Amino acid sequence: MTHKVLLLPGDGIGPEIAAQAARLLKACQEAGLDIEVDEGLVGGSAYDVHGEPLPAETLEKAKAASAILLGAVGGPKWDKIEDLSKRPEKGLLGLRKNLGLFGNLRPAMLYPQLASASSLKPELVAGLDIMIVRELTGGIYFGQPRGIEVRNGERVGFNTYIYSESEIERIGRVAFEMAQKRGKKLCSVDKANVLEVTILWREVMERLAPEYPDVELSHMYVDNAAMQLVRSPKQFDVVVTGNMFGDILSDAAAMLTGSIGMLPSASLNESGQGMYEPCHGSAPDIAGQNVANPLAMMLSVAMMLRYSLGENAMAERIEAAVGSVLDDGLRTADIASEGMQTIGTDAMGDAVLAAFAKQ
Ligand SMILES: NC(=O)c1ccc[n+]([C@@H]2O[C@H](COP(=O)([O-])OP(=O)(O)OC[C@H]3O[C@@H](n4cnc5c(N)ncnc54)[C@H](O)[C@@H]3O)[C@@H](O)[C@H]2O)c1
Ligand SMILES: CC(C)[C@H](C(=O)O)[C@@H](O)C(=O)O
Ligand SMILES: [Mg+2]
Repeated sequence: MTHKVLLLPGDGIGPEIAAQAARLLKACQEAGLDIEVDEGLVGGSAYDVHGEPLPAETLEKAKAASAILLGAVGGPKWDKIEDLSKRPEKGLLGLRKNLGLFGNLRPAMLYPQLASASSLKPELVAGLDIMIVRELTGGIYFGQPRGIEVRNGERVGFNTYIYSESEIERIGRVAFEMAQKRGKKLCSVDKANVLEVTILWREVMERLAPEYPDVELSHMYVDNAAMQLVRSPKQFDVVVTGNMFGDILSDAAAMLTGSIGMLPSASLNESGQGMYEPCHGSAPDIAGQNVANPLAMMLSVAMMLRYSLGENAMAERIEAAVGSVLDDGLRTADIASEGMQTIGTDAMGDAVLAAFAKQ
């Protein structure tokens, strides 16, 4: 069966890293992968053309695809758009919500070659392999009511942090199952000392635990989790948390691996359809300079092969190609270190493709 893959480059460095992913997809096709690749507009680049960050045409294509690969959206050019619903980020959020992509997997894995690129001491991060499971279609990102309005003569801004038991249960199951396949430890991160919504979160996680007797469940408050992630990150195996805490903790975890430019992600719905994207954003500060690290994007292709297309062997081939490029001492600026060769986005793409061909 031919799988449909939709590539959405987006904004900023999005098109630069998506170009490397497109070349990698082509190499996969040449190696026998049965896919059809289409492209679409999302984010600010879609707004510029259609006046919408998620045009109907893009959403239709996304619904029909087996998997979506997204670069990144957003940038200062669009930050002044007053109508929040037209901002680039809404394009991304709209895709997640419309496709029901509630299960966000954000692995923070350190390539041993990058131990010295991490801002932590090498011994703290050597062998690091954490999987953050972030709820992606609920919580404070989507809760109603929300808005900015005048109350008692001044403006107030408000959002609603809400989760239903069923939303907590389904992300909990993803996390418990993930822990079963990995180190069998699950840490649920909440703020149950203050917020009712996360008291319920904790209760539901506890209720699920007996169904997964081989998994050791623990709980941690989010402030402590942030501290523990930089104090002793290897204590974690799988971490499950809500939308906003997951957003923040996954950026922190990313840096442990040397650079946010290394971290891929998968966002899955109940039927296994997925969207794959780097955890980082559109990096406007370096856009257009051919210096962005394309590896998170290229590793997102590997995650797509594994989680949506069932092509584990080819996924491993990509990951091994990335490893071999790092072995060769090639680095983009964000992961550069002494004695290594600093190269640009395109050259990193070239190197991964050459290594992929040799695997
Ligand atoms: N998934 C997404 O599309 C996504 C995610 C996060 C932020 N954003 C958007 O991106 C824009 C910029 O946000 P930000 O600056 O807070 O976060 P960012 O992740 O874009 O950038 C943070 C820092 O990391 C660097 N960086 C990010 N990716 C890199 C890469 N591949 N290689 C080298 N360096 C890299 C940037 O240069 C910057 O210094 C905003 O509009 C934001 O809303 C989009
Ligand atoms: C751009 C933004 C909407 C998005 C989020 O907050 O989820 C990003 O930060 C991410 O981590 O994917
Ligand atoms: Mg984020």
